[in-house]
Amino acid sequence: MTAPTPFGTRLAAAVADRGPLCAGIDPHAGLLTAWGLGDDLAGLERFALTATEALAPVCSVLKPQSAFFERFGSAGVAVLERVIATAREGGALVLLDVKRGDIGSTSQAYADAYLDPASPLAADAATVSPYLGFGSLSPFVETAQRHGAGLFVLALTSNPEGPEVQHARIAGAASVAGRMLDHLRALNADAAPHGSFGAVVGATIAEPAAEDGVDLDFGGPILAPGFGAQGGTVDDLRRIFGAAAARVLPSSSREILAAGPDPVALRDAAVRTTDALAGLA
Ligand SMILES: O=c1ccn([C@@H]2O[C@H](COP(=O)(O)O)[C@@H](O)[C@H]2O)c(=O)[nH]1
Repeated sequence: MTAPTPFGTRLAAAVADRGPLCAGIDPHAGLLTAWGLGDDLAGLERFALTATEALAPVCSVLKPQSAFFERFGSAGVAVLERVIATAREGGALVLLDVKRGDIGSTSQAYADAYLDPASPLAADAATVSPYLGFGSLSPFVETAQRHGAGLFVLALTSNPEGPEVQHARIAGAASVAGRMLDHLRALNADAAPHGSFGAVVGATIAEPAAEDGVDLDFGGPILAPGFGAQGGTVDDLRRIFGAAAARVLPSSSREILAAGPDPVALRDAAVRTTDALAGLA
């Protein structure tokens, strides 16, 4: 059996072809209302599939936010399965934003659910939380390696509460976030053009400081949520990421989705955002 093409390689090709924008599929109750839909299963289905069909052909990555689907129970998760399939049919890679992390044996079950192609929820990559210790993510790492999938590990998140944990100092004087990037650097070693093990670093943070042991040169992609509705701008991306900007996927959900429900307007919003990102790297 031939080895699957690693996520990092597939992502680099998609970004070269379509640009770095990661469009979020976040069916907020407020957006359903703004689109003239009910905050119910039918509204979820119409919203999520309209957005996915419109955006998948023009974005390198779509990022469905699992929470907004889980809100409707198993029927909502079935819509998420259709979103994943539809996004792939449209040519986008799918990054499932689930931020999972647990003890190793449970992490294995999550990894099987989100990264094994045999699962109806399988995506190209998933977000994971390392705050039960980076080693607890080993089942995710091994499952991703086996199936050519990717991971995005929470490092410096876009929310204002993150620094309490992520800037804390640990042995060796690095910050917790810096240590997470060190683990990712080891996983990505020797991968070209970059590895499959990414970090989440918000587009809203203060500059990562070298004295905190935060070195963005860890050889993997960087998901940068907070771009758009949370206030992050293209200038912020340049300020925060500098030489690492070529590996950044700016992620925007509400700002693009607010252009709907017209599929042409949604697509135009994504294309405009991609154009604005053209000079980033
Ligand atoms: O640090 C993080 C990690 C993930 N997110 C997620 O990204 C989107 C952001 O949505 P916007 O509408 O563009 O603000 C959402 O799904 C978050 O859960 C994040 O914001 N910050």
